Amino acid sequence: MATPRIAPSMLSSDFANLASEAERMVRCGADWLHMDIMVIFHFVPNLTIGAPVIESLRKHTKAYLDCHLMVTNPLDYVEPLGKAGASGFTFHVEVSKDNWRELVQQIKLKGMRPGVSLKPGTPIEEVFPLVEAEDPVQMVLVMTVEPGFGGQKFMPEMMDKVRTLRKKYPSLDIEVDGGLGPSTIDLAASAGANCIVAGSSVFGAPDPAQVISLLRKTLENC
Ligand SMILES: O=C(CO)[C@H](O)[C@H](O)COP(=O)(O)O
Repeated sequence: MATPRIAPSMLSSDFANLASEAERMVRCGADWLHMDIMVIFHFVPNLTIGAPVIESLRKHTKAYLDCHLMVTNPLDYVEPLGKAGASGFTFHVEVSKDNWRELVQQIKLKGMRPGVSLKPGTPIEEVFPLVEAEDPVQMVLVMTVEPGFGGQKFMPEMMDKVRTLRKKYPSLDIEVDGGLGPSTIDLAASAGANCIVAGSSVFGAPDPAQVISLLRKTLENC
């Protein structure tokens, strides 16, 4: 079974206190910190953070920084993010059809773990070649909302993609992102997801540690 991992999405944190928010999440039991890198009008209608913020945060935490690149030119971010101290680098298949082999190679060369993500409208078959390549991605991130904003409604129909992946690749890291929390974790866990990104359900809870623990227990019991 792939290792269960809970990754609070720092998109829902208080950005003015990012270092202490990261520390708080680690104390609450987070395995990874999910960092959403968005460039407005280049893939998503929102703007968040880039390599300078990752570099600053890295000075305050040893946590695994699980970076999700919502940009149209991920290759341009590999070197800066590698230098900044990113741990995982997940790019979108929709913008990497021509250069995913080079991307994976460069990500590894810079000491990061490569992952590929897909939007809700993208067929799951599009990531198969990247998982089956000689130099493969090590995680697939199935978006369960349209990328761009936290606090959206989970799309249960995306669980077919997760089921297909889990059946084909028993030990693959399969991450889900968008609308995950206590009311949707059962669907994700039973479909076979092992990495859970959760933003508003964790940061909006009176006791984030309790939510993280519940999410983890559900994964472990599946
Ligand atoms: O990638 C994202 C949006 O593009 C966020 O990580 C995601 O939506 C998490 O937020 P929430 O758990 O509140 O849905």
